Amino acid sequence: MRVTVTGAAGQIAYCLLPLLARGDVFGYEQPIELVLLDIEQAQTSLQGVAMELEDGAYPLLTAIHCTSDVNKAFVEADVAILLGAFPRKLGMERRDLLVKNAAIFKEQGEAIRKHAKEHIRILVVGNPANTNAAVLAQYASNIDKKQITALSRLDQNRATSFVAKKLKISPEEVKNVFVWGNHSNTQYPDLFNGVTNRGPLPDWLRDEKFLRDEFIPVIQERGAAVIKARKLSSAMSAANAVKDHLRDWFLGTQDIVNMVVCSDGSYGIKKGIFFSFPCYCPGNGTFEIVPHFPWSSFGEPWIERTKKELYEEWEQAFTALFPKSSL
Ligand SMILES: NC(=O)C1=CN([C@@H]2O[C@H](COP(=O)(O)OP(=O)(O)OC[C@H]3O[C@@H](n4cnc5c(N)ncnc54)[C@H](O)[C@@H]3O)[C@@H](O)[C@H]2O)C=CC1
Ligand SMILES: O=C(O)CCC(=O)C(=O)O
Repeated sequence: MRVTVTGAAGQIAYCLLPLLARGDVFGYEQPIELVLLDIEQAQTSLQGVAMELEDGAYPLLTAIHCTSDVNKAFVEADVAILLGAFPRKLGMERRDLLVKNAAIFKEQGEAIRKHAKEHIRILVVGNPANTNAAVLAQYASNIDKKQITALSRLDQNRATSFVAKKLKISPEEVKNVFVWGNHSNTQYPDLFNGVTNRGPLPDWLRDEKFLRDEFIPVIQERGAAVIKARKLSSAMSAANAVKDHLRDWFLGTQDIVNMVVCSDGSYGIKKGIFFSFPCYCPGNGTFEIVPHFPWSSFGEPWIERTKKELYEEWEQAFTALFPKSSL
């Protein structure tokens, strides 16, 4: 299996690459070859990462290739994990970030269309993840949209862990806590469908004041809280969530898991918008959006807000990619 990782000299990659090499993601019987893409200025650092991977003497890791050439990176790729993105710099507006990254994901989408295997499976992590995935899908136009996903599993893991800690139980016992919409601070973390293997969540966890004042803002702002504390964004937990997302997508799970996927119109979300939905993964790189989880009247305005943000992001990216003068 040939796995391309972009942004491979970055901090999420540093936590993720050993998990891939050990077999934690694609299984302990699956040999993999890694193709590591980063920009030219990061090549020395990337060589160091490759040396450390070699020094791990991982039996499943058959080859490591480093490159800064996007057209070489995706040749014959079976899986692409897209971590590389332009970071938000001081003074940059959200829109500037969106436009900068739209250009990167356009280029990578085109390279995937030209060079990757047709059955490739793609996970977008670089922010703004939902809209980057939508841009990529436009340009990787020969790839079925159901082969392109983005990461919201970190948000689901954060919300699940929050509930487990409150109830003093293991996160494994908490199911169906979902995070809907955009991977941004408009996401809607939802406890109305949550259960434990002892039964429904207690009423106090669905109290509207508690949800509004504590649970929802803590989950929405968790990434910012980690940045404030570490002076760096989440990397260990992000790599762990990438592992969970890919393992479940490839090897299957009985749990209902959050994935950002292309809307087919489910839940009234416009077709083509990449939205975090609850998904069922039977295995082999397939998923189905699970259609029947209610939002409750409490959830509706939150969903409207995240949906509106995603529609606006798509408008902005689309306008930048296809300015009126070029149409
Ligand atoms: N969806 C999610 O849940 C999460 C998303 N993220 C996002 O993931 C991304 C990566 O995070 P980190 O590893 O912490 O960042 P980082 O800044 O440590 O690494 C990013 C790497 O990408 C590289 N890069 C930049 N442009 C590139 C291009 N065009 N092609 C290839 N590589 C390129 C950089 O040189 C750098 O080595 C960021 O956009 C971050 O905001 C982070 C945490 C969670
Ligand atoms: O919050 C950010 O801007 C970067 C990291 C991230 O997406 C997260 O921790 O959820």
